[in-house]
Formats: sequence, C-alpha cells, structure tokens
Amino acid sequence: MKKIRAAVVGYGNIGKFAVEALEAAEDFEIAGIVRRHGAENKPAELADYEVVKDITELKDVDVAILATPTRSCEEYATKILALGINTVDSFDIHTSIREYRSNLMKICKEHGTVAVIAAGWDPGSDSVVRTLMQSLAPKGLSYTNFGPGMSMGHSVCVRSKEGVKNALSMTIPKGEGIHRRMVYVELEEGASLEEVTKAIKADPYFASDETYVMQVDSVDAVQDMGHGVNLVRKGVSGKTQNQRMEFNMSINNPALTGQVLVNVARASMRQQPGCYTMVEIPVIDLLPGDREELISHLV
Ligand SMILES: NC(=O)C1=CN([C@@H]2O[C@H](COP(=O)(O)OP(=O)(O)OC[C@H]3O[C@@H](n4cnc5c(N)ncnc54)[C@H](OP(=O)(O)O)[C@@H]3O)[C@@H](O)[C@H]2O)C=CC1
Ligand SMILES: N[C@@H](CCCC(=O)C(=O)O)C(=O)O
Repeated sequence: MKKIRAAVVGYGNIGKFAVEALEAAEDFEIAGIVRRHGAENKPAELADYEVVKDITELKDVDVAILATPTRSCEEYATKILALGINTVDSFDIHTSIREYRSNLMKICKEHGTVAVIAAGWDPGSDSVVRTLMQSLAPKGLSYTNFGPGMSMGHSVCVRSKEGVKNALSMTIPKGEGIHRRMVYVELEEGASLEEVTKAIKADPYFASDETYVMQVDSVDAVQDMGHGVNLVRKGVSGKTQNQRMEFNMSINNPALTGQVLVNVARASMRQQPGCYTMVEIPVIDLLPGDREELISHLV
C-alpha cells in the first residue's frame, strides 16, 4: 500500500505531537518538517527527517499539517493549496470559521486540492459530537464546558503580545458554557503588566470572557498541558421531552490535537476538491484500514 506523505509545518507543541502521531500511523510517512529557521538548531528527535524553510524543498508531499498559530493558518494554507498539496489545520477562532472556509473553498476548487480546517478537538471532534447530539434531540440546549485546563490557542495569542516572553492561559469552567480565563505571563524586561493586560483583554480571544492576568517568574514552573471537556445536551427527540446526553474527556491537549490532525490528513485524501470542516466529513474516513472491515466491527 502506498503511504500518504505528510509534511508538518511549524514545530511547536502541536507540531511535535503531530510528528509523533504520524510516526505511530502505519499508513503515513513523514516527507519533512517546515520551520521558519529551517534546519538551524535541529532537535535531536528530528535527526532522521528533512527540516526545511519552505515546503517546496520537500519531495512529493500529499498533505501539509499546519501546526502554526491559528492566525497564521490562512497565509500558509493559501500558499500550500496553490502548490497542489492538501492542507489540514486546527484553526480555532470559532466566529471566523465560515469566512475562512469560504476563502479556502475558492482556492481548493481552483487547484483541485482539499483543505480540512478547524480540526482539533474544539473546534473539531467536539463539533462532531455536538452535531450528533443535536440530531438525537433536535430541540433543546447544548453546553460545552471546558477544563480546567490549558488552552493552546489562548496561550499562543498571549505569547504574541508585545512584552510577553511566555504565557499560559488556563480555562476555568463556570457552568453552562461560561468560562473564566486565568492568564499567567512571564514578561520581557521593562514590559508593563498593565499594558499587557489591556492588550490581552482587548483581543477577540478574551474580549467576551472574565479574564485575570498575573505575572509569574517562570511559566514553565506552573504549566501543565492537560485539558478536557464536558459536553451536555438536554432536549426533545420527536415529541418526547427530557432526553439527556453527555460526552466527557480528559486529555493531553497537544497530543489529542496532533492525533486529530493526522486523522483529517488521512480523510483529506478521500474527499473531492474543496474546503471542509470536520462535521462535513464521513467519520469512517478518519480511520485507517479497509472500509468493509471497519463497517463489520464498528457498526
Ligand atoms: N482546534 C483545537 O482543538 C486546537 C487548536 N489549537 C491551535 O494550534 C495552534 C498552535 O498551538 P501550539 O502548537 O501550542 O503553538 P506553538 O506556538 O507552540 O507552535 C506554533 C509553531 O508555529 C510556527 N510558526 C509559524 N509562524 C509563526 C508565527 N508567526 N509566530 C509564531 N510561530 C510561528 C513555529 O514553529 P517553527 O519555529 O518550527 O517555525 C511555532 O513553534 C494554536 O494557535 C491553537 O489555535 C491548539 C489546540 C487545540
Ligand atoms: N482550541 C482550544 C481547545 C479547546 C479548548 C478551548 O477552546 C478553551 O480552553 O478555551 C485550544 O487551543 O486549546
């Protein structure tokens, strides 16, 4: 069987775990890793792989896993899709997903490629669970309660602010889908906590949540990448009231995100050209193996 050749773009938290998930997947081979500084300071665990500055330096890439900050995804996807390479990402600004999908749709159709966007765990696998729950009780209310745990997206956002050396954003559930943000920042010398706090609170990632920003000497000393979710729905199936359903998970955030990205990279090879979110992809396409066999033991 021909293996799918995947490149990982960006080698931060998600990039590292995406490489591990590719190494564990028998139907993939790693075409290389794309980093802003190329092979400079190449980590020991990448010794066997090509590490390059630009994806065009790699051979025969089928799909690129974009493990970059969410706000850089569109720029990378636009360029890579135009080269005839599929892309997958975990873009997580929920309010911008429709516009992002529509922008990439045009590029995919033009170049005959597939993009799977917003494919981590939220948005991503949670979106699939929310969709399924809504179909089971079409009338009702769903709540997504995160954590407590580290939000990678919010932490990346804070790290991008001027004066911030490192950051951890913890998501604290307050019930019924409402969250508090506890942000721990390590500041550059001379940076003002007040200015940094203002910039964080004004960012769309934080603007609608109760947010506290605290200075710490070392983010590393307080950081733990565990996270989780409790998804609940209570509603009506047909004309019958009080149907209750629930989905829980407690996870290592980047490990789960890396796994989902590999799953959708596989699924991207089975779709017609276009841009998809996870709810638009048959779930069986996330799995390796023979479809008939999967049906016989999963259905
Ligand atoms: N949908 C979901 O469920 C989830 C989504 N995410 C998303 O994943 C994104 C990445 O998270 P994480 O891996 O923790 O981030 P990191 O900051 O650890 O890694 C991002 C990497 O991208 C590369 N990069 C490319 N362009 C830039 C840039 N302009 N600024 C900084 N780095 C850049 C760098 O790699 P290099 O130096 O090698 O070039 C960097 O290390 C988050 O923004 C988040 O939104 C995360 C978890 C879950
Ligand atoms: N997109 C999240 C994953 C879902 C959890 C979340 O959105 C949050 O903690 O706010 C992340 O970047 O870690």
